Amino acid sequence: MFSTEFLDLPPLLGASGSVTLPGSKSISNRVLLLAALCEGTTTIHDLLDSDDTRVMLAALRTLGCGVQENGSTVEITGLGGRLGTAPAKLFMGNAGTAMRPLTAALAVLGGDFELSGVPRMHERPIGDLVDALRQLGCHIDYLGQDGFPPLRIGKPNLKLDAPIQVRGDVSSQFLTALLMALPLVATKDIVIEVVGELISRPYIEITLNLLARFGVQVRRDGWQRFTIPAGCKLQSPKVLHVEADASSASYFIALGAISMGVRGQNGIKIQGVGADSIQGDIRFIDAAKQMGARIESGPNWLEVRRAAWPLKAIDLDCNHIPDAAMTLAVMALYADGTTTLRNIASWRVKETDRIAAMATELRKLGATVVEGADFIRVTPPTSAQDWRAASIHTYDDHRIAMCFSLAVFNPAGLPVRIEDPKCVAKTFPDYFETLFSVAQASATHIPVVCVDGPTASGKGTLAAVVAEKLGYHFLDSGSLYRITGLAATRAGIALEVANQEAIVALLRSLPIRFEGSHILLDGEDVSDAIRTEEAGMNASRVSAFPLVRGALVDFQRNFRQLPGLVADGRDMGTIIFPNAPLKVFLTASATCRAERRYKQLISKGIPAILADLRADLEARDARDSSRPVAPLKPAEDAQLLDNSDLTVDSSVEIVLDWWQSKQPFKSA
Ligand SMILES: O=C(O)C1=C[C@@H](OP(=O)(O)O)[C@@H](O)[C@H](O)C1
Ligand SMILES: C=C(OP(=O)(O)O)C(=O)O
Repeated sequence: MFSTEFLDLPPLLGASGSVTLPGSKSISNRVLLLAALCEGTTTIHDLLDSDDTRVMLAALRTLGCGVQENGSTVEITGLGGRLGTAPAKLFMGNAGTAMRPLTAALAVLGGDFELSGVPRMHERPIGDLVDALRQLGCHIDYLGQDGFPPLRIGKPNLKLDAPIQVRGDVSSQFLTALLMALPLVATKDIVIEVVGELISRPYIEITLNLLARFGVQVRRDGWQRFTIPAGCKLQSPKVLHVEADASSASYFIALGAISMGVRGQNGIKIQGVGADSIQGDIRFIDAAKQMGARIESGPNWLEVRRAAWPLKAIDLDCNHIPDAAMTLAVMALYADGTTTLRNIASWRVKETDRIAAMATELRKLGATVVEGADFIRVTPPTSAQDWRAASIHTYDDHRIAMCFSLAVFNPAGLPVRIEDPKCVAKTFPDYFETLFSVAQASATHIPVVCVDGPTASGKGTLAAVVAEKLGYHFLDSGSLYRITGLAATRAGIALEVANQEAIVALLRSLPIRFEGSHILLDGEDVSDAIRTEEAGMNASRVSAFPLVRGALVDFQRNFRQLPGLVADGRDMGTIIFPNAPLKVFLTASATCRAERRYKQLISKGIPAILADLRADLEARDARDSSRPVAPLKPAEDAQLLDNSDLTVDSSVEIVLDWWQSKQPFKSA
């Protein structure tokens, strides 16, 4: 997951390949709750692991359920419809699928519970559900504003005779919550009547489908009247598989519809969900086809290709696919006219006011957008020149972050900045990694920040922090020379220019892997072994051999991967990435560098003499800057940074400011 302040996505050329998507949020949280409410143990395979399921699991643990996690398989040992007597405070984050159904289940079972969430959850309505539960004799108080969480739940005095009425036009989750909770107390038939037009109906179908898997057959009369049969009982199906999330699939379906194939492959294959999914959001494929995608499907898979281009503008009632429809609004940027998405009033009460948010962000990209109480109308930028590079505000809404990533195919070749990318953790923590696994950009568009400089200038530290802040890959090129020196020495090859061919042959066979800050040589962690003073001197020697440098060029260039790279070394800006958009040449006085090195060694318990260190540094500087091949010198277009009197944080800030000044994003 990218936990950076923002993530800059370079313009993409195309995408192809196969993705396996995480489990459905709607299925995961329903199945978790149903398993928790019934007797016995339920093994759930391919459960979604995200913020929304984590809050549900934490609540179930607090309530006394057995929870055994084993990768994506989770075993729930249910409460058998009985709750402990201890008061409990449950935090539901921003998960509607946890907040609403748990409220209903706890309210009918009774106890002393407080349910709260993030500030936005306290703005998301729950009054219609509370009203329905109060008709049943449940005891629920609002702890903040009437109609909204947080809530306190007490002991009910259940009255099951009269039908209960629930409004269906704000969220279908209220009806879902009642349908899942009422089997716990159905000593007689319980009738639920829906007042007003029921929205998001396919989600009710998921609920009914899963209730049936747990042994409860709800009778229904259209979308108006639902009967929980007397004497029904939730029974564990023992084992369940969660399909991949159809709403998450929408981003990859759109990706297939928008992007050209690359690497001789065509299309995006999506594993884990097929056209026969029980999730209503799978109907997104019909909308995508209408816009021009070619889609094939089989058991648990979809394959999507671009067919019509530009995409075709559509006018669609999206009430049945409220979540996936946001993806259509971004696809509309590539359409041949104006797209209208209707009947989406519920967007206004979700993670954010999604109609307003989509309108604001689409306009930043150059689109013309009209919004109404329950619709959005998107007209794409007229021509490539009308597209704008935008910093997309994401409003802590995972879907805004995910769908706007698709703007990277803009014909103007502009990058897109996604603010607060970690908001995808609500349902798809590895969304961007998954996108990058199938996306391709031209190498020149993948940004590289080069940090070159003499030994002990602090370039490794600076580069690693900058990489972390930008969410970019990190290449410590010096370590490659260190590894080469170490491996050659271990193989008994003297580090002399006459042996450079042997050293290159050895280098080609070296199994080197970077794992975070660890460097593995043939599986052995050599991170410490290559950091000794001796290893540093050996690195300096082999780095002067032209054949060795040549062999390492391609190896280093291959680190230029999406979304970007920060590379530290001595010739990153001059030789390896001459077209890098930002090159920093980092220096510090010899005295200052010798002191830093001295402190470093002493703190590790390694004895050192300051004067000797300084002499070694100066000797190494002289050798590095006078070698005939790739001597150490700033690239012509490098920014010079002397950090003798700067902290690491202030150096990082300076480099990030330089980086920022090169970006085209306008955030307002
Ligand atoms: O029941 C569900 O799993 C959901 C129902 C929908 O909400 P509304 O019924 O509020 O539209 C949907 O937007 C949400 O992401 C999940
Ligand atoms: C509306 C959404 O979430 P929730 O389940 O919290 O309602 C969503 O995932 O788009």
